[in-house]
Parts: sequence; C-alpha cells; structure tokens
Amino acid sequence: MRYLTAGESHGKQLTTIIEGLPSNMPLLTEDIDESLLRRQGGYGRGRRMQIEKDLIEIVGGVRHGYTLGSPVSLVLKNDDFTHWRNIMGEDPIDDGEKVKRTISRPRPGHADLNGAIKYGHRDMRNVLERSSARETGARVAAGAVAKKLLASLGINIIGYVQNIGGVVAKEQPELSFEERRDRSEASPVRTLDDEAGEKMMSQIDEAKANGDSIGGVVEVMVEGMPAGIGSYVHYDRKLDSRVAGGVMSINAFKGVEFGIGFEAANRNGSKVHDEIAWDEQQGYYRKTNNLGGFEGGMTTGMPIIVKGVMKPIPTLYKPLQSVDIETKEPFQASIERSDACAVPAAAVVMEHVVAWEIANAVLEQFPHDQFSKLKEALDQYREEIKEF
Ligand SMILES: Cc1cc2nc3c(=O)[nH]c(=O)nc-3n(C[C@H](O)[C@H](O)[C@H](O)COP(=O)(O)O)c2cc1C
Ligand SMILES: C=C(O[C@@H]1CC(C(=O)O)=C[C@@H](OP(=O)(O)O)[C@H]1O)C(=O)O
Repeated sequence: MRYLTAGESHGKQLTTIIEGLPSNMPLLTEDIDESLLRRQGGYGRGRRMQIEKDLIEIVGGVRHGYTLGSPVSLVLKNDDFTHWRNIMGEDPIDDGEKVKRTISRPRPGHADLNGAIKYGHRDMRNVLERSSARETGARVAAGAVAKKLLASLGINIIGYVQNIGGVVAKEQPELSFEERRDRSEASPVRTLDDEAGEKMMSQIDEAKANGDSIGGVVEVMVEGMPAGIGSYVHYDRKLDSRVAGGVMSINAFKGVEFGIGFEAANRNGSKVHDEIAWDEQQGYYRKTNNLGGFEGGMTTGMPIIVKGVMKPIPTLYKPLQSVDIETKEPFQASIERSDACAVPAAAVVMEHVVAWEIANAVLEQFPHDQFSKLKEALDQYREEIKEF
C-alpha cells in the first residue's frame, strides 16, 4: 500500500491518493473527519485553525460506504484559500504587485532558505507553501483510513503528550488503552496526567506572552499487534525503522525512541531485555516491555510504545535574525500569525503516521485483495503463533 499527497498550504485543497487498500472494507467520511477534527484542536494553536473547518470529501475508490480495491482519492479543502487567491496566483496581478509580494527573507528553522537554494526559487513562498505542516492534514487523512483498517482487525492506536517545554507527564503504565484514549481526549493538551497538563498550559501561555514558542514529546501506543510483523532479513523491511522514518518525516520532529529508548545506554542488559514467558491463554508474552514492542525489526506481540520529540515552532513573534537573499542585508524576521505550540496537534499527526506504517506492514504480510480474506488470514495467524 502506498500514498501520495499534493497541495499547498494556502492553495485550493490538499489531495491524498491511497493505492493498495483491500476491497470491501467499510469506509465513511466520518471515519476520517473525526481524525481531522482532533488534529485541528489542542491548546496553543494559532488563528489559522479558526479559519479552517477540516472535512474530507471522498472522490474515488469508495461506493456505498465500502472500498472498491481501486485507489481511494481524498480531498481536503483549504477554507483560507479565499483570502489567498491573489497571492497564490489564481487571479491576475500586475508586475509591481508581484514584486512587492515576493518573499526574499528566509525564516530560521523553516525549509525556506535550503528549499530556495535547492529548487532555485527567488520567491520563497514557492517553498513555504508546501513545506508547511498544513500537509499533515492530508497525512492524517491517509492515517485515518489505516486506523479504520487496523481497528477492524483488532489493532488500536492512540497518541498523547508526554512533555511540553520540560513539564513531564507522570508515566502511568497501568493505564489501559481505553483510559489513555479517554484521558487524552479530555485534556486540552492531550496528556494523560491532568496535573502536568495544567502546568503545560501555563508553559505555553508563558512562551506565547514572551513572543516565543515551545516543543515537547509525544508518545504513541499500538495494542493488538501479533508477534512477528515486520522482518529482520533486510534493512528496509525492519518495521521499527519504518516507524522511526515516518515519525521523523513529520514537520519539526527531531528524534524517536522505542520503549525505554536512550535510557538503555544507562542500564545493564539484565535491566533492558524483556524475558519471555508462555501460557495457554495468550501464548508467548514478555514480563516487561522495555524495548517497546520490537526485537529484530519485528513486533514482539507486546504493545508498541514509540516516542517522538518535536522542536519548538520556528516562527517567533520575538524576531530572529536572518539575511535578505536579494540585498544580503541582515533583518529581523517578523510574522503575522503562527502556532505557539503544536505538540497536542502533533500527537494526533504522529498517531496517524504510525498507523500508516503498521497497517502497511500488516498488508505486506497477509493476502489483502479482499478485506474478509485479510481478516481471516490474520485471525488464523494469531491462533497459530499461540501454539508455535
Ligand atoms: C501540527 C503542526 C503545526 C505546525 N505549525 C507551525 C506554525 O504555526 N508555525 C511554524 O513556524 N511552524 C509550524 N510547524 C513546524 C514547521 O512546519 C516545521 O518546523 C518546518 O516546516 C521545518 O521543518 P523541520 O522543523 O522538520 O526541519 C508545525 C508543525 C506541526 C507538526
Ligand atoms: C495550516 C496548518 O498549520 C500551519 C502550519 C504552519 C507551518 O509553518 O508549518 C504555519 C501555520 O500556517 P499559516 O501560516 O497559514 O498560519 C499553521 O497554521 C494546519 O495544521 O492545518
């Protein structure tokens, strides 16, 4: 299964095309809209999110609420486009106007300067329109389809916030999947720890008041994955590396950890590796889950626990120093609007990006032209590995 996204942040729309889905899988716009709505929310977002009302239109690959097996095509309109028609080149503009609107001042922390150098753009709007995290709307749409597929197979995924600006949520390993989902949904910063949540909001307010921005850490949990999904036989088939690659591709994400992650460097092996046990009811299982559900590029059957770190938003109300590419003169970057913190929104993005990689690995491993055959094959595999 693969997908492509297209579209600019202030253009008419974003488009997502998914190819390789099974036929006869139930899929409704509501399944995707719920995810899009969650991505738009979260404490700390800027004014753009008050303009957009993200709703998906399914324009191909689905009839009467079921996939056909042909590519699924999804459209997400940008409501803000009406204010940007002129700038986006939709309406004719005279030359003088065009020069005035050209962006020649790169913003530190964005793709502006490197993208302009690479593609030879003197107007950096040609870079920022596509490098904007508006594109994560299209990725969440693809991930929502993956999540729907996985949920129908008994595999569930949730993302929540572990840290904002150094305020760390208490680890609560005893919480079930449902509790994690309900708590994160109820929290304005999508954290499981209400006390830390209050402090996170104050951190965001403080950063905003200072014209600054703030980052954090997101955790995603996947439950219901059987052991042995992914592969050790070749580097590009290792599922943990594919998940890590997906997370790193999200705008502003700078690192990934599985389970105890970097903490493994500080412990002896006896305090890291997860001992193996077996019982009749669940088959093989681990007494601990320090490695976050992966060994040898394959799932262990324990929940997958993956963290991603998001840097602070680069566009700052307190200006940063840069250089105008036309005059080579220094200037101080100024802005009209930006998020002060998008970590709660990014938790939803990461959840969907991980869902995509997991769904793709499941489809790779089992016959999947038809949804019912996929389900049958996975159920049979689950039974077989208990007795292995
Ligand atoms: C959900 C989300 C919202 C974002 N909102 C903003 C924003 O409002 N302003 C901004 O400067 N960067 C924002 N970013 C981050 C930039 O898109 C990102 O830092 C930039 O494209 C450069 O990419 P890099 O940080 O991965 O190198 C956001 C990121 C995400 C995931
Ligand atoms: C539009 C979204 O996020 C945008 C991501 C973004 C950036 O630079 O990445 C900058 C802001 O856009 P604008 O410049 O239009 O205010 C955010 O609002 C979205 O998440 O849907």
